[in-house]
Formats: sequence, structure tokens, C-alpha cells
Amino acid sequence: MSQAVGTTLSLKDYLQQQQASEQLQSVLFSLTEACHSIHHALTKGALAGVLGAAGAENVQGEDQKKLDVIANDLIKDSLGKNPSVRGLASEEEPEIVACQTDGQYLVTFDPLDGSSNIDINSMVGTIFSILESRGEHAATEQDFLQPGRQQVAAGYVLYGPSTMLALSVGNGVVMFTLDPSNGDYLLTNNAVTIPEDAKEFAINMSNQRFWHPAMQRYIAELLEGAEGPRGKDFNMRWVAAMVADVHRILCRGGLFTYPWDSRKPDQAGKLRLMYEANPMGFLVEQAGGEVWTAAGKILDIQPEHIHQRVPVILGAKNEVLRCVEYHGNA
Ligand SMILES: O=P(O)(O)OC[C@H]1O[C@](O)(COP(=O)(O)O)[C@@H](O)[C@@H]1O
Ligand SMILES: [Mg+2]
Ligand SMILES: [Mg+2]
Repeated sequence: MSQAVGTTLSLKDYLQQQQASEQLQSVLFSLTEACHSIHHALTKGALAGVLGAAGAENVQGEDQKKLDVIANDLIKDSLGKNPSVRGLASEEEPEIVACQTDGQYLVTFDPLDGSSNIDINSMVGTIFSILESRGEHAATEQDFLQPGRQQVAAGYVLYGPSTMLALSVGNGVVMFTLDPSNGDYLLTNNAVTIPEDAKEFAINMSNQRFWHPAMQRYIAELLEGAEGPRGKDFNMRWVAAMVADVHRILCRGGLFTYPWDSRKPDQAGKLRLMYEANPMGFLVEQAGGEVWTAAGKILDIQPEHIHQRVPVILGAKNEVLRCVEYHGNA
């Protein structure tokens, strides 16, 4: 649950309080400045001619929206100019992009998450993860292949009725609200925690027939509500933007899953390990939640390639562990 605070503590003040290095601060400012520009592009929408398809596919065979490309370019340009950035990897880029050979940080990002929501004027976001890079050499893909537990910071910017930044530098989770008039991010929630129990879940129910039997059983029991084995009613939500579904869980608890399904049996899951599952996993664990694939903890996965996909079960501890237990792995 998030705790609202009436404060004018800026992102800069917060990072100084946290004793974040100057370099890490500058990487976060590059990201959040780009997100301020994305906020403006989204706000103008059709008036700026930014809606609709870009007419191309990304490396994962998904149709790109114009705003996927615009958001990617804004973040890439901003990080590319930063002397502390060794390299970046984006959901929308086929390969990693090497930046400064002596930069200290690697950044992975999903420039626009939930992009199918763009054309219905609904919530989208930017998700990012920051890793350290040692030595002095041009960034390679191998440098990025670090388990999520090694992230030094992760977060997202949610473009909703207000634009909000959720951030962890490894010491809990906090939220800031963007003042669009000047680009300041001001602290508005200073202690985000996810309760261990839940009465709300998020899953795309239309895929039910393709799920593993253990997931079928877990969700069926939730749907039986007070009359079933769980003895209580559960509510369901699905925004179709992970960033918004996870934001809700950080604000009021619950479970989120995009599980493995048999539509593409060789594909581990839909969501991307390095651009979605790891950064969101870092936030959720920092807020006291659990983050699993059903077979193990996501933050312990040794990535094999930057565009790797994973099944995701995250949120309220007791719900996630019960779901994993049904898969025989808790
Ligand atoms: O449309 P579906 O199958 O429910 O998938 C929704 C999921 O896909 C995603 O939109 C994937 O993200 P992108 O928009 O970055 O490709 C998640 O944010 C969301 O949880
Ligand atoms: Mg995404
Ligand atoms: Mg995306």
C-alpha cells in the first residue's frame, strides 16, 4: 500500500538523501527528463500526429506503434549523451547500443509498455532497469546478462491522469508525481508496501484454456469466491499494461500474473525478463512482495539473451506462494 505524503521533496533531494552516486543520479535524470518529453508527446496525442502504427515490426515480431518509436528515440538520445552510460538495451532495438566506454552504468528499458492502449487513450508507461558495468571497454551483450538481483535501481514512469515515477534504489520503493509545468518529480508516496494477503488479481482471462493445469486450478478457486475453498470473494482487474497493473498492486495490493501458456509452447512467456519482469520484480520485492516464474524467483534467473521472455507471477506474498505451490515448486 502506498502512503501519501504532503511534501515537496524533489527526486534530486531524495537521491541525495539516499546517498546515490552523482553518476547514478545523472542516469536517473536523463531517464526522467526523457519521460517528461514522452509525457508531452502522449498528452498532445492526435494533435501531434503521434498515434497509430509505425508500419514496422520490432525484433520480437510485434507491430510497432509510432509512440513506441518516439519514446525509444527520446530515451536513447537522452541516455546516449550521458557520460555515465556504458550502454543501453531496449525492447525496441534489435541489439544493445554501446555508449561511453568508461560509463559506469548499463540501462535496459521498455520505452512504452502497454502500447496497445495508446490508440484508446488509456494508460501506458516506461519501465527501466539500471545495472553496473565494471572495467573500461565498449559494452557488449554479455555485460547486460546479469541476474535481476544485481540491479542498482529500477522503476517506471506511469502516464495516467497524472504522470508518476515509482523508484527503488535498493532501499524500499517511493513514488513521485511529475509537475508537467517544470519537469519536477515531487515525492508523493514515501513507503510503498504490498500486504501479504490479497483479494484482487490480474490475469488475461481470455487465455484460460491455454494455461498450465496448476494455474487453471489456482484461478478457478479464486473465481469460486466465498463458496469455494478460499472462503472469500476476489475482485479482478486487467489494464493490459503491466506498468498500470503493477502500479495498482503497489498502491493497493493484489496478485498479477502473465503465465506460460500453450499458444506458443516454445515461448517461455509473453513478458520480457530484462525490460519488464526484472525491473518490476525489483520494485515488488523491495515493497515486500514475491516475484516468481512458477519454477523459481525471477530475480535469480541468469539471463541468456537480452530479449528473453519469462512467465511472471508477482505481488502479495501469500497468494504468489500458494500459486507457486500448486505448480509443485514453493
Ligand atoms: O494483450 P495481452 O495479451 O493481455 O498482454 C498484455 C501485456 O502485454 C504488454 O502490453 C506487453 O508490453 P508492450 O506493450 O511493451 O509490448 C504488458 O504490458 C501487458 O501486461
Ligand atoms: Mg511492455
Ligand atoms: Mg513496449
